[in-house]
Amino acid sequence: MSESRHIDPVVLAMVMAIVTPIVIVYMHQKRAPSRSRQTASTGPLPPSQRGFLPYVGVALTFLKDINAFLDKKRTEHPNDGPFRFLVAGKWWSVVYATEDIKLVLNGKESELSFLKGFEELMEGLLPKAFTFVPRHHFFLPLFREGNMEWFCRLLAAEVEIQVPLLFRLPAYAHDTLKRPVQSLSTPSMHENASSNLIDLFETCRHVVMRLNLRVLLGPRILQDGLYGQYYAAFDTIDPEKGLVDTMTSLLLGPKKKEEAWATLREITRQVLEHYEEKESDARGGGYRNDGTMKAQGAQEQQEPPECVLDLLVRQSNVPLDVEEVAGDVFAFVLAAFTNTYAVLAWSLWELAGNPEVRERFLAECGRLQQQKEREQREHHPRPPQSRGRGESYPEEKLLERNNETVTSFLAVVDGCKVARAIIEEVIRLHTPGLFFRKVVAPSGILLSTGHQVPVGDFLAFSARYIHTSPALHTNPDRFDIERHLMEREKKRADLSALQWGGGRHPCLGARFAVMEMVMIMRRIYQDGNVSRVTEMIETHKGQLGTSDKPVRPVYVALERAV
Ligand code: HEM
Repeated sequence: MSESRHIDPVVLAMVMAIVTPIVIVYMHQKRAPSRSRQTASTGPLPPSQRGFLPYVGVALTFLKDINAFLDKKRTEHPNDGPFRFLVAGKWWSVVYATEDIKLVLNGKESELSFLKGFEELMEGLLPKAFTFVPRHHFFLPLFREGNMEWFCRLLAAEVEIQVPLLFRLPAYAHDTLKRPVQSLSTPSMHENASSNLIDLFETCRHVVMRLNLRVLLGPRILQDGLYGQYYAAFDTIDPEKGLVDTMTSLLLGPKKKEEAWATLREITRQVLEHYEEKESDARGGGYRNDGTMKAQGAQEQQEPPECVLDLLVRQSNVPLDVEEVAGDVFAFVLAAFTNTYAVLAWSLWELAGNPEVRERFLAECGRLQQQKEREQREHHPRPPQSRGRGESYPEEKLLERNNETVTSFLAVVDGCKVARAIIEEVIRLHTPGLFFRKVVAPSGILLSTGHQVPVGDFLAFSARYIHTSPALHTNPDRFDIERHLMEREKKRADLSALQWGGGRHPCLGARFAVMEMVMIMRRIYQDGNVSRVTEMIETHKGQLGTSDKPVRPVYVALERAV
């Protein structure tokens, strides 16, 4: 009897060891500000869920599949009312009413650029996950109107080199794409073969990465093996692998992450030094003792800048900080790459499966090509140089030739209405999941439902819900480019088109992204055709800010025109 009442001290210690930290964490977990700390206008909080685990809250189900979590929760609240939940010490409020979504997008009460968002998210779960601060204050201002034609020419020249290579690569050989461009110029495929099998998404991933790095850091990045190193390092810390994966790998391998950052920094340093030396020579002297550059020398700068970094160095009067530039490059690649390659791949997939859409796209390409040639003939009576298939196009020569013409490359790309509609429809169907901001107004935000979201909460809405809502789109599951060609439908559904975000933080690279994708699509169809080999795609839905990706490789055949 007495033995049964005895509590084993080891068991007691174990129980205490488990329970004590839980109680401590629970007592210290962040709570919503008390009513007394809110202003007079406060309404009730949205219905809240703290989850079973203190501090962790509902993190496990939320991060596992954000879309499934939202779908389930939405149905639990009447009339699509707002709800609130705890994820790793941070409170999130999700809204569905149109007025409230507009408040998130336009209102000054909530704020957050998406890069800062990553830092904030990680801070809750893994402090200092980004030891290397992503920024976007250097490069993105360069994306203003005056530079777009130049961007367009840079891209056009590189697309001329990259895309024809796709038709000559051996099947499945993605490692090949990591090689320097010179070695790729030698066809590795049998000349008589008429089609090349590729893993669509993986190939688009490489092509877009190559193009973006070329535009940012110049041709050297592709020529001396730096590309392979950059790509591998970026891959190690790419958050698009999914938040859970990223956090696990960061937790398990902080050393790996440090090494990856060091590689990115070192590559950026090499390229930056190259352009600083070039600029210093052009100005006839380099920096003064106070660090500022000497005035421009006798040697005038004739050549257009080779890349964004070159342009940046030319415009800067002080030496640039490697750490900051490397962070900016990372931020740019992250923003410019993860969605663009998926949207490009989905667009090619849709073109391959929709003959009617493909016909309209090809007709548009033909029309614009004729228009361009007509303008060229009028302004340059001599015949355009021949472009034999299989000929390799040295980039500099192409840029030279492009500069001769008066036709605006940008005007041609902007004229691609069908191609743009394909892209916008693809983004609608495979949209980035959740948009979020952080409430900064001290009094919080009063929602249309009368609920009050307190300062410090993440305020979010589901772009997927809007893009697939039957109230806003006729047959929302159907791929139909018509809805983007008809102004009427857009006007009817004021909030239906969030492909590029909206309000105070729209996508800054939308025009660049469209330009890049349209050029690649047109160039592929200039040399041949794409046909589906994989029949159906099993999709992994995009989570925070990323588009849908396939679960398994998706194969298509690139058929060369005969
Ligand atoms: C198909 C490709 C792309 C898609 C679908 C896309 C989509 C978006 C969306 C929806 C937002 C708003 C997110 C929000 O409100 O929370 C956004 C923001 C942003 N995008 Fe894109 N984007 C793409 C390509 C690019 C490219 C190529 C660049 C850079 C050249 C870029 C740079 C940015 C930046 C810097 C922001 C944040 C703006 C801010 O914080 O104020 N994006 N993008």
